[in-house]
Amino acid sequence: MSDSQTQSSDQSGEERRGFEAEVAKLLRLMVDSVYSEREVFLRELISNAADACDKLRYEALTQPDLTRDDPDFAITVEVDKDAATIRVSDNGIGMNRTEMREHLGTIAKSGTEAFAKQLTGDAAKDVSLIGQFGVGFYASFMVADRVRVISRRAGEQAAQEWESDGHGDYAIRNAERAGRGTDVILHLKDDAREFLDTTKLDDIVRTYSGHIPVPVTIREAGAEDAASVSQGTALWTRPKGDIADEEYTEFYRHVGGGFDEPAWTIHYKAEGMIEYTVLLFVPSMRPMDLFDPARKPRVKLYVRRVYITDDTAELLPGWLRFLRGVIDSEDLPLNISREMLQNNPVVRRMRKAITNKALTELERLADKQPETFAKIWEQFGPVLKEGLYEDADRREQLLKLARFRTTKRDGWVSLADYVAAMKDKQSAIYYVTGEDEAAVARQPQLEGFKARDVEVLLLSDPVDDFWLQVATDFEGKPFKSITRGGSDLKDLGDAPAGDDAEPVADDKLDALIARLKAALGDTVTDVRRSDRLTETPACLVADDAGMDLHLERMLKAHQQMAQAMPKVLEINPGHAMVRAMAEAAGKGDAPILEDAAWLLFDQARVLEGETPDDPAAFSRRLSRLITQGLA
Ligand SMILES: Nc1ncnc2c1ncn2[C@@H]1O[C@H](COP(=O)(O)OP(=O)(O)OP(=O)(O)O)[C@@H](O)[C@H]1O
Repeated sequence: MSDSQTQSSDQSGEERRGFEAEVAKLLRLMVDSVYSEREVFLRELISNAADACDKLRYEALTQPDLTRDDPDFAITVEVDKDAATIRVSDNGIGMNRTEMREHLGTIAKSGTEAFAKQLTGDAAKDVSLIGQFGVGFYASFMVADRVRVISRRAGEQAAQEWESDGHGDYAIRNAERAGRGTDVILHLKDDAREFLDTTKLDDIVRTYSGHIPVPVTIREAGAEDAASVSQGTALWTRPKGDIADEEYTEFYRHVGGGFDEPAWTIHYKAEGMIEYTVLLFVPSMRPMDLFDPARKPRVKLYVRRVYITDDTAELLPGWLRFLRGVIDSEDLPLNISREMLQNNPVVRRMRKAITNKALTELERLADKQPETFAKIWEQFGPVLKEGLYEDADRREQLLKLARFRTTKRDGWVSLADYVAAMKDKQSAIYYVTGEDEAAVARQPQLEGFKARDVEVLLLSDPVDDFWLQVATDFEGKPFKSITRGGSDLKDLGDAPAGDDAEPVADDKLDALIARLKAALGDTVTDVRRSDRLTETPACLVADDAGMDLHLERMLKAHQQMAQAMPKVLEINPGHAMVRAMAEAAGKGDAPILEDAAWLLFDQARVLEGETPDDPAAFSRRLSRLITQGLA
């Protein structure tokens, strides 16, 4: 909390507090912004009002007294042209003093926090971020130079008023309110008087908030009649054919907190033993919390139109957590507590059925609209691939859905496509993993595969190393890392030589290998001839039984492994350096050969993105060889 708080002891109970630093930063942007779509302030306020109604509806399930005097939820937007104010009122859960401090002076939601962190201070750039993140309640300050919030928590008698001009601090004082709920009163800036026009407000509400599950009316202060803008019919209860794309988009933004267009919508009603309606969206952009360690799905659970919770880890697996939307059950008891979800057999069956449905819908999409599916895969493939690791029952289905970058084709390639294009004698699905696409594509171990026109999957998501530990094959074709074990490349034909010269003869190569083994000792488990290389003199590979190189690097980086295991050094008999070394080895015990052996090994490490084990020795050897070469 801020240290700028002052508290008065008089009847007003007034306290002043400074905004949290991040909020202050955000507010400066709001106050000065020239954001062209500032009308979104109304969407944010109505969205908050609807959430407040949903929350109270849930609390009233166990405490019916909370809503007995005023059972029908409603949101009203009232315009006062003389005072130049807009008042957004709801009879939802309301806020007490503590909640006001917590929610209206700090940053409540992670998206807004991420937004505040990205602010650069360059107004033009920052303003363009508003649309991407949404800033909730604080959006009010785009159109108002003074904002008041009068609120009374359901079940409590005291009301209080929060007030701020958006500069530095806010005040909270005692107030009166006839019943529970919240009024947000915006004193409009001079340049925002256009929003006093009820027709315009009507338009905005229809565009952005027509399908929240609470009715909204608009009226002028003092006027008798009020225009009802939305009936509060929950969108998901309407037949699919009657819903326009824009309506889905608008609802997605309310329910999912995103500001993009949904990339794909799944809307259906399950009937039979258990009944429920599902309206799920695949976002087109990655939600901010996608890679949070908690990996929580953020779908909203309703029971017969009553909002229950968005803590829905029970309803969807973590690897579908990118989905946003609503699941509305007809069978669950209304008083189901969040804890009870955990062991509920209906919930378990819903989870299974909804997961299956989501997968079959994605399969259908991949088949019928491959481009749309590719965009989804681009964003959420790394999350879906977690399912390959976690969900053995759906592994096969997910493998069919998975798409990969490869050495031979642009765009995304399915395993079925890969297998169809395999070489005659090729028996395995080859892959290589690494930190990022560029690092993967420059692995020297790829050379022999490229030279023989053998396709290799290029994998660069951290999850790849893990699912490959458990997924052994696709349709009987084993997955095989090109940086582990023997390469079997000989079976797939000869590679064109790296240059015109003949490769080193076998006996000479054997002599060199013996020298290298002697020089490198326990640092390597073996030295052998490579089929994998055409341009690089040497590379490292893991033993058949060993851990794949990239996985080992990752585990080491995360302190899961103290020390790297020794590797096999493979050398390229067609490379000039190896030829020269074989010549030197043939001429007897040239001391230079010891230096060259270590440099060959250190080069291979560098190509793996590692540093030489002993940089000082590396530098001495390199200097000696360069000096000799130049002499
Ligand atoms: N009308 C309201 N009634 C009750 N509480 C409210 C109301 N408006 C805002 N709040 C409280 O203030 C908090 C902050 O609101 P804000 O709009 O900044 O973020 P948010 O609503 O949490 O995020 P989002 O807008 O994505 O739902 C809310 O979480 C809620 O607790």
